[in-house]
Amino acid sequence: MSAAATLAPISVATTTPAIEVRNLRRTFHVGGGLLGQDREVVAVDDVSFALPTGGVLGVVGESGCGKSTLARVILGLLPPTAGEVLVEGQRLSALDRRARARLIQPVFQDPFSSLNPRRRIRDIVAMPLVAQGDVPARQVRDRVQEMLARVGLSAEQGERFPAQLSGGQRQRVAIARALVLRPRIVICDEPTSALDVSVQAQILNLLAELRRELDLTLLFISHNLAVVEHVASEVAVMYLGRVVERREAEALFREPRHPYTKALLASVLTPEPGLGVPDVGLGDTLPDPANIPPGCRFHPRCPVAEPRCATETPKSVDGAECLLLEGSGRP
Ligand SMILES: Nc1ncnc2c1ncn2[C@@H]1O[C@H](COP(=O)(O)OP(=O)(O)OP(=O)(O)O)[C@@H](O)[C@H]1O
Repeated sequence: MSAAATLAPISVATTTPAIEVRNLRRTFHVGGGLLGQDREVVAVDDVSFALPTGGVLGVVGESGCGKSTLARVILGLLPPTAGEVLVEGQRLSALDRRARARLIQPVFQDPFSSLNPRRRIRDIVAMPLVAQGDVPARQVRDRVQEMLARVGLSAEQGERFPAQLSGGQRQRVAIARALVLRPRIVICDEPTSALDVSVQAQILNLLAELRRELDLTLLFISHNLAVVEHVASEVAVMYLGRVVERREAEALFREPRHPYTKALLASVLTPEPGLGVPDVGLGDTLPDPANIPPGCRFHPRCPVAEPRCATETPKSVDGAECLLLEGSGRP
């Protein structure tokens, strides 16, 4: 991943954050509990942050910690159970679908399943423009050609169908479609995870270039910390629905504060090839999100937990939620 471009944070021209989430919570009701009763899965639990314009927030954590749910709520694809999302200072819930699409767009993991196999590439890229309902056909054609060129695809490739392109080319199509409305914010949910390793760096470089050229703000979800280290200006570490550490990327990777972040970073040093998800070296899998431990939710797996961690709820100290940081400053 060393070939991937670095996204240096750019200066912030405005004080209104590109994305602000306030006390966001999203739960799901699922069956299958003891005696078949309803269980409440807490996927996102009281998450708040503000991402400045031009920033790149990397969101990391084990599978099931709530990354995709957070992305879907910020995109307006799922309503929050509580809390709110502001995009460039406007309440997401007050914007209609077309206005949202002009501000914020997704790039998902698997371009094959997100591209309609029966449509030509140029029509797929045109869709968001056409859905606006008021863009003249000539402008649609020109903008599609411009976007295809910008992501490195030819006009001839625009005439093809998704199955006639490689995985990397399909992800370029997904990026062109996300950018054709010139949104200010792009939410990338594991945008390189379905790609061959050799292609991943090309797509990361492309996203880095486009972010600089178009002054985009990115929320970048990945289980791959090496990817996040290259792209993010800030990192949020999620554990069982909560952001347990959020700090400037360089500082977090150099000196992680939360014991969970330390475990995640240590897992990068002992990768399991082909597994696709980090083994965080904590022995067992993520606890049940329908039965979140009391006190610090990480305490049952924490290598440095003390008895009080089972009962007291940690507050954030310098960007990390750990009771042991509240006293000494070091866990
Ligand atoms: N539609 C749903 N119905 C019920 N539970 C859900 C739903 N979507 C997500 N969940 C649950 O919410 C929790 C968070 O899931 P989410 O997909 O957001 O995590 P994630 O960190 O993105 O995981 P992954 O990296 O595997 O995609 C999980 O326990 C998941 O099973």
